[in-house]
Amino acid sequence: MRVAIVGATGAVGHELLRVLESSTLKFDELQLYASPRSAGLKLPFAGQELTVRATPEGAIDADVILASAGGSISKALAPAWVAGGAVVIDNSSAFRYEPDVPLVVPEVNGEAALKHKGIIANPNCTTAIAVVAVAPLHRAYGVKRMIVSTYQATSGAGQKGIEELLEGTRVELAGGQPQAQVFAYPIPFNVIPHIDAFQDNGYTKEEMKVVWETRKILGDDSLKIECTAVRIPTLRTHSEAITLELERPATPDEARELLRQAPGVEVRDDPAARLYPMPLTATRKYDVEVGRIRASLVFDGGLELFVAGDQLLKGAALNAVQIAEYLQAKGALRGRVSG
Ligand SMILES: NC(=O)C1=CN([C@@H]2O[C@H](COP(=O)(O)OP(=O)(O)OC[C@H]3O[C@@H](n4cnc5c(N)ncnc54)[C@H](OP(=O)(O)O)[C@@H]3O)[C@@H](O)[C@H]2O)C=CC1
Ligand SMILES: N[C@@H](CC(=O)OP(=O)(O)O)C(=O)O
Repeated sequence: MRVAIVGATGAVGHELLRVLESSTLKFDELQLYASPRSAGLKLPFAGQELTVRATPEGAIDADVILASAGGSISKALAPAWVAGGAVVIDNSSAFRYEPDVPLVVPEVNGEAALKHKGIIANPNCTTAIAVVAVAPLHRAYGVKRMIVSTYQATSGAGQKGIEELLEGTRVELAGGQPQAQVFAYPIPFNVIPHIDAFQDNGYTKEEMKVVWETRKILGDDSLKIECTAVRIPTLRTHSEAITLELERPATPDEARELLRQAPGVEVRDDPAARLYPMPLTATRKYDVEVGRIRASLVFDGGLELFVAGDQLLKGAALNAVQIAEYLQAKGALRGRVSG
């Protein structure tokens, strides 16, 4: 059983290595790939050092490929990887909207992964974090409308996003003028309501991904959803304020109780004790923190909640590895562990 990471040197790739170290996925070999400029680099994994190779143009001799090198690489190379016999779990948005490509969050729709034809898409990070909290409420009470406002960390834009925040903050504190290359404006001490490209309807692509992908994962095209996606000057973990109109009314206590039983969720909700979700506490955590659960003042019987989830983990690396674990547990991976 051979696993490959394509994009091993990136923000998500780095987390894939860490998640695989403690994963239940059984494998004999881990291969690391990135761009030619990283070839020869050594990365630590489980007490060893693995050498990064330049990503080849064609097939990769692996059973599972965790692709994390961006949409254009996935689009160009994933068909060859599948033709070579690998199952591709793709972190990019390249295949998410193709009808025969499952879009999977294992706690929510793991069984969809079993229907793959070689490629399984990992959702957009903001969407993955939201659906972990919203899916149990949708099943129990039927979500009719969902309004999301996000507070997204700079690492959502990859390693370069992290560096732009750190370097810009140093420059600003030294009295200089921070530069913006990754983001539309300097990010230190700012918030920017612009993530990904603006669409004809005035929403950004990041905002529309939340609409398209939540519907696909929950299997409900009738869901009315809108989102405002905002970049904030934090390093990692995306937070979201979510308003839900429900078919059947729910009280905050009922929702809290339900979410306490939900996989992948940590209810962190005791305002009197100043307990609520935050990047400070949710970073490097596998569970998505959910709190500030209260009755909506706008939708009778509806709910208002706040979530914080490490988007490099549940929004990317962790979710991808969980999909592989799910497939292996179901006997749906070709590779066999030797010995
Ligand atoms: N950051 C996040 O929160 C999330 C990211 N994603 C998606 O995951 C993917 C990776 O994102 P992220 O880790 O943030 O990005 P980074 O920019 O941090 O990393 C990109 C990775 O891709 C590699 N790469 C770049 N060009 C090539 C090439 N020509 N051939 C092979 N490898 C190449 C880089 O290698 P090198 O170091 O050699 O340049 C690096 O390993 C993207 O599709 C992104 O949309 C999904 C969910 C969340
Ligand atoms: N949503 C990420 C960007 C990203 O990687 O998204 P996607 O995987 O949908 O391209 C952000 O915070 O910027």
